[in-house]
Amino acid sequence: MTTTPRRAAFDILLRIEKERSYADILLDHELTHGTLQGPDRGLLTELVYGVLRRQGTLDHVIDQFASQKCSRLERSVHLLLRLGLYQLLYLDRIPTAAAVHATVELAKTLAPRASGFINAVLRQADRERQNIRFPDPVNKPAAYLAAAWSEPAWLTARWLDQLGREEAEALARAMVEPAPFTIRANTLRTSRDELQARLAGEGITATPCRYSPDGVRVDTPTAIGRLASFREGLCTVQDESSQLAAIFLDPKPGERILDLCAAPGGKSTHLAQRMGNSGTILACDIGARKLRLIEETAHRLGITIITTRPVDGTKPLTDLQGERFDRILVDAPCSGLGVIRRNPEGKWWKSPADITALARTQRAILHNAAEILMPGGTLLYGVCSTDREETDTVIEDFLSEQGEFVVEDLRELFPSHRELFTDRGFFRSWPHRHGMDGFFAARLKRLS
Ligand SMILES: C[S@@+](CC[C@H](N)C(=O)[O-])C[C@H]1O[C@@H](n2cnc3c(N)ncnc32)[C@H](O)[C@@H]1O
Repeated sequence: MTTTPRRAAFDILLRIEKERSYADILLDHELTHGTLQGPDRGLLTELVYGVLRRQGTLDHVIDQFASQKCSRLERSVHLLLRLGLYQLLYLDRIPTAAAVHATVELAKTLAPRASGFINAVLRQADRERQNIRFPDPVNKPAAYLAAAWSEPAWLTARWLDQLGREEAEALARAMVEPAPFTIRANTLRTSRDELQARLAGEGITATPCRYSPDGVRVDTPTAIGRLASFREGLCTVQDESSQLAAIFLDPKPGERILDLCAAPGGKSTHLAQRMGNSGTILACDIGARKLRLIEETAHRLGITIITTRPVDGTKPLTDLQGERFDRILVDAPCSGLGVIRRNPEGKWWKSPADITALARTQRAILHNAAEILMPGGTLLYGVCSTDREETDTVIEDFLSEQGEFVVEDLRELFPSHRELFTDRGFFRSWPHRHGMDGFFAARLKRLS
């Protein structure tokens, strides 16, 4: 059946609301199996991600101009208003009249009784766009950031606490922008320079990453899976911050490595690369079905030293007790608050209680991993979150209970990357400071 980009965006946004489905999976399905062609495909992606990113601000504006608050609107009416307003306020290339007309036409099918109301709210928002009011930035900074930069207010309150007013706003601004698209050269098969040249031959402009020696930022929008260089295993997709986990764990050829939360395998395969495909990596994950993804990527990249095993890292690792590891990576399950540019729906689903529950899981996994690390061995704990409760606090609690572990100060080990490290020697990247996803890693050494 044929569709339009706005109708397809509405259907996807509705499923995200109703079923908590992921935007990237739904979009991928629509773009692969649907009928949209040419620029309509780009518009669909823009509408879905744009509305999810700006949802907080859009709702703030709706509350100001509609006779009913968002919380009282029917879901379909609410989504149509978000879609229409997003085009009005953020898509310069769509004329106002077209944005209003297309939304009202869609409403005639999806919410016929409300089409007049939607028309009125959109027209008023357009007339009053210069007069949109926001909470006072000085007296109500968390509410201001939440409304102006579309984040949940509990999250902006945490950012303010951690970063102060000015930086919290810089972070909030960065978090509503699209994330860069970064890939990793498979150094078992090519070098970063050769990969860049190869990409250029495929019409793709790319720039070397600043901090990861294996990273390349792709500047030309592209479906990477269709490129011959990707299919030939010359590269894989991975944000620069994630690439730095393997760099900072720094495994050596011949070593025995455990990656305890490994799926879909971005870091396991990078570790294998850094080891020259020599040694062994045991890649575990609680999601047994996801282990296949690690195996598929390893196969595409020509990696042979990874074996996979389903493991729940929160349970005592009795199966692994006999096997001591030289290095362990704990890339723990987390809130993902560092990657909300990529998965903007996630920020609307999380709560402070979720973070506390995740921190409990993170602690349990870390303690279990510590038991099976060789004396003198190295452990890297990482999360794609910058929130203190999942990062410093987990590590400080761990250190207070595990006397035989010490922090290895990353500032001393990687002085050229100094600006990425905290004054405890941990790695913490920020989108607004470093252009990368928000990520945290602490490197620990077992003394005895
Ligand atoms: C941040 S992701 C790991 C990403 C992976 N390291 C990579 O670079 O591709 C966290 C992983 O932890 C896994 N996980 C969640 N709870 C777990 C548990 N109790 N034990 C082991 N793995 C778990 C999830 O299935 C998820 O794949």
